Amino acid sequence: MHLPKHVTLKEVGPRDGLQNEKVHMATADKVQLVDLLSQTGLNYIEVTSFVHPKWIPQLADAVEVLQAIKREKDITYAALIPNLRGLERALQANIDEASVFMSASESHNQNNINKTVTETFPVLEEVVLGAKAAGKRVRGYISTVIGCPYEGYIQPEQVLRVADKLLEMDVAEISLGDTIGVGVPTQVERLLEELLKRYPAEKFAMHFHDTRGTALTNIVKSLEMGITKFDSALGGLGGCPYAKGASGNVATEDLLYLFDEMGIHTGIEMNAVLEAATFVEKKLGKPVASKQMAIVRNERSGQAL
Ligand SMILES: CC(C)(COP(=O)([O-])OP(=O)([O-])OC[C@H]1O[C@@H](n2cnc3c(N)ncnc32)[C@H](O)[C@@H]1OP(=O)([O-])[O-])[C@@H](O)C(=O)NCCC(=O)NCCSC(=O)C[C@@](C)(O)CC(=O)[O-]
Repeated sequence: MHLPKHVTLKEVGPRDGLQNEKVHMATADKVQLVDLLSQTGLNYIEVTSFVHPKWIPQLADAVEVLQAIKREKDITYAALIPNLRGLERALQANIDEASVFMSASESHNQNNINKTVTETFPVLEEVVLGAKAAGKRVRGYISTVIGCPYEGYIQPEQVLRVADKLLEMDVAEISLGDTIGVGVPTQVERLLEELLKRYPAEKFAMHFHDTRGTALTNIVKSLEMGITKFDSALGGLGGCPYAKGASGNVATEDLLYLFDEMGIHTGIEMNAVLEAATFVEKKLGKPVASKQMAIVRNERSGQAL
């Protein structure tokens, strides 16, 4: 198997991880969480989102969080942005990078951002242009790249249609989201074969939810196909409130274990990530889903696995 020497993990826990949490986390705790993550060796943290607070109340304090975190110079602090109103708030909070987002499937797009796929393109284009004019890098997300909670399986051609438009807007990269975690390696292969016919692997990151326990196998398949950027959330937190059945992202610490053991460099310290995940567990008042944290809890309680 040909493997890269180095991969990049993009931490989405403070945004994707928290957006679906019922327990409200205090602003100061969110700030502390991002500060802990800044000490792990990660060089990319998606801190929050500037969507409508009515839709995602947990992240209503986006400006306050971004203004209070201690920024480290080699880390990109990013946020999710749906439209120009969101961009205005994000620029006020001095984000480093703007992430625009939409879905490959009509019904998830409509449920998530209240627009058809076609209506969404000009809205995102305005955000991309505005962010670039302000000197910000822009990332694009495509959700439901393998399955949609409303429409079932999604064909690679539907994803390609959206990827073409986002890349025409000149986003720096696209994160491909298996939003409801239905994908398996053969589907990942079909999707990537289609996209990589037209674009280089550097243009893509993979964003797997682990609903059915297939995220790590999908990541190994993506690695084999030349992808070197992966989104993950500490603790395995996460989910989209507008995608019924979507559970957490692949856990940063589980992914880290995989890469460490495979000898693939990430620059991230396992113990520091576990410290941040322990902090989240305390603040949410419940165990997180990751395998690595289950091991930590067992060790702390003196039980062998
Ligand atoms: C996109 C909208 C805003 C459209 O919502 P809308 O209601 O259609 O917005 P609108 O443009 O019609 O405006 C209505 C009102 O909202 C205000 N407004 C409008 N925009 C904003 C804003 N940004 N911030 C604050 N206020 C805003 C706007 O100013 C106006 O105020 P009024 O004039 O009535 O007083 C809404 O649908 C929304 O916020 N959706 C977000 C849903 C969401 O966050 N979903 C989860 C993230 S996506 C995800 O998790 C998937 C991903 C990325 O992780 C990858 C994967 O796993 O696949």
